[in-house]
Amino acid sequence: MAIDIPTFASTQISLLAAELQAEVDETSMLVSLHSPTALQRAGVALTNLAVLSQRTGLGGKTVVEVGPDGAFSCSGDLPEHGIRSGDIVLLAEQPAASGKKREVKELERKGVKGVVTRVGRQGLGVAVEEDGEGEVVGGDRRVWIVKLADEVTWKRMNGTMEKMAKMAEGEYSYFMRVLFGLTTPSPVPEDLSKDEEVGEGKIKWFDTSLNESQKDAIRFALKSQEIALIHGPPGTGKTHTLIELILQLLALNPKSRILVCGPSNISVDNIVERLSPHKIPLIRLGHPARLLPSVLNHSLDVLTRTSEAGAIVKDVRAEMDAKQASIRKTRSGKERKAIYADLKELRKEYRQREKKCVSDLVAKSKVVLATLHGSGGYQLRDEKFDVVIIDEASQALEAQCWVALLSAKKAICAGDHLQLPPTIKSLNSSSKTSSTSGEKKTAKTKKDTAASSTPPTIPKGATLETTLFDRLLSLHGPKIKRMLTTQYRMHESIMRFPSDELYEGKLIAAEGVKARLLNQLPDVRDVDETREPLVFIDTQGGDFPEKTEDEEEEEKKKKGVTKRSLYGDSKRNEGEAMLVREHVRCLVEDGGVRAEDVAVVSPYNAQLALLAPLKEQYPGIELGSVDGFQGREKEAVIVTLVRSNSDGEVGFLAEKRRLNVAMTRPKRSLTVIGDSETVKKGSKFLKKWMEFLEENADLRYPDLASLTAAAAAAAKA
Ligand SMILES: Nc1ncnc2c1ncn2[C@@H]1O[C@H](COP(=O)(O)OP(=O)(O)OP(=O)(O)O)[C@@H](O)[C@H]1O
Repeated sequence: MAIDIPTFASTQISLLAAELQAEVDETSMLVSLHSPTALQRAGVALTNLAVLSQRTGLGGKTVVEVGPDGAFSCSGDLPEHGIRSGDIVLLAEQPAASGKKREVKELERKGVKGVVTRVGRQGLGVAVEEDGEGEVVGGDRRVWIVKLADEVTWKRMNGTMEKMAKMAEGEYSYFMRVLFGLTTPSPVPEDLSKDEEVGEGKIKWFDTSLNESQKDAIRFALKSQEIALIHGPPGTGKTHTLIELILQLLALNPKSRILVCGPSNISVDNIVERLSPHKIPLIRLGHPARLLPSVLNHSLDVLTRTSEAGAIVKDVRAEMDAKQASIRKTRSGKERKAIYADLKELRKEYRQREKKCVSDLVAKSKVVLATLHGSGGYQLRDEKFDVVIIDEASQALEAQCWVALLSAKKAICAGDHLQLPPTIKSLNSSSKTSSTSGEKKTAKTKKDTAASSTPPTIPKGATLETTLFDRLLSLHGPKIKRMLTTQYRMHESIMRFPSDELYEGKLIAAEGVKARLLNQLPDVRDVDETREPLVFIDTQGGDFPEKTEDEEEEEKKKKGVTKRSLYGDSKRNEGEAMLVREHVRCLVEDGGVRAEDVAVVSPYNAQLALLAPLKEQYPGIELGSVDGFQGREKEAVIVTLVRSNSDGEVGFLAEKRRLNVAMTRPKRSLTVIGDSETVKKGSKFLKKWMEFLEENADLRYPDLASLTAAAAAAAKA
């Protein structure tokens, strides 16, 4: 159904506002209820830091480097934490770990906001906002950082939607009209193999190993006039295909200019890395400290330093760096103030010179790469592109896509709408059980958030979870899409169920992977656990019940132990955790599988918290939420489903796309641990999956008594 563009944009504005509010509320709740240490454990803070240095980054911003305070770390390494580059954080003097309630606003007054630009083992960098930079970074105070809601990204999306809401009809490009169903896409012939331009023999493939479905998708994307979707199920080589596509677009029309985007820095860097050996003029926008080292040579920042055009910027930068360095040397407030005033002037000058240099560099590049929201920066203002390519489009908010798409005449989006959409925190999200962060909240806070933050203008059923990919598919149907069908990751038995149930049975396991087992890896021994691609440990019978952390805290309280729980009503299952530990032991100790080749994945954070000690026991092993593991792969994956109750409550598991991600991460071995009785009651899909496992997996029925005895013996040993 066609959509009126202003209505679409204003709905998005309301949804985005609700989302931002939910994010702000979540941070406030966490910060006000928990100590800095507990927040660090929850992955939203990093404590006991010292300011190590500061320097000038791109845009003249000050980058503050922080690392562990010597008094708290012997190794000099940061502890386990959940801060990632790109996160918006508050850098502030660390409050005492008193029971006193803290308000985010109060913390904000005491600190300075910034973007994490680099995360290393021994420290990280934060590009701070100008206004308050003198406040925290001077002196030798102990500091901490706390994750905040991402208002920068939100502003870009909001700005784009406001622009679209105000556009007059005459301003809509043909491309926009197609994407909103105001007109139909120009037809593309079904079979392109004999086409004059892109048919067999006409295209000279750069990569001759491409499979037929990849070639077909490329021909289709080249021929489409306005929109093409490349549907890439797990491991089918989406990025591989996009690289060839970019090369072909340039071969077909050497004058074309292409913008390539993805929702995350890593998705973009992945493409830069694979594109750079082909020696085409390309540029990567984005803060260099956030980029992979291997792509730095293409980053705008490095080019502004090294290219000819960059020479004019250099001297101002040197002067700024010198000033920055002098701040730390002075203890006089007056002198510091004077230095900040000088810096402000220099920054202005720097920006002007940089702008000129940047626009020269961008103009020379055939391919420009940036994150979706990065494409909304000043560097690309007024730039137009013949084609905008979006990788991982099914994981991006639609408003985020439009930041890039407004400069396009044609779009090619790659993604898989049958894996998880972007994480949404506001209640308006369509599926009640879908977001990991939502999982952390109690029902009460969810309701509170909705009452205080959801503006009344959101039409029923509208949700940020509907991605551009989803919307275009339901608008124009499969004729705008091509699916990649050969997968290069999973053993055939692991692939079978997702292929049959989600991908119309069309997936084919590539010859090299279809029979790969753990026992064929170097140094791996042939034992039960390394011989089977698919294992199901069925905990049915009620011996392995789930619990919430709150319930366990309640029990402890009765015994006189009090502690506030961070995971609230997130579920965990001690019995399943025991089975996970035992399975990991068998894989690593008996089988000789490297711990770094093993991952334990669960939809429930409380379960992961319970299993965290495994990381010390088996360094290198990865524990992750299903949502966090999307896009990743491992030789062996253990999935612990957690739910086991007499009511058949499955919560989170009801989301097909989450299960799809969980079951498609392994290459050679998938072990599922769960209570088939409970899980079967959850949905038709879950019932089918359980039946499939019962029929096709190596089935095991654990015995709690002997398991407990074995665990006790292992602990003793
Ligand atoms: N035609 C091909 N021949 C051989 N190997 C291939 C081919 N296409 C892709 N691959 C391999 O498959 C793997 C997955 O490719 P790629 O990383 O491009 O996939 P993706 O679809 O982007 O990944 P994901 O499933 O994580 O989204 C890579 O190791 C790649 O080298």
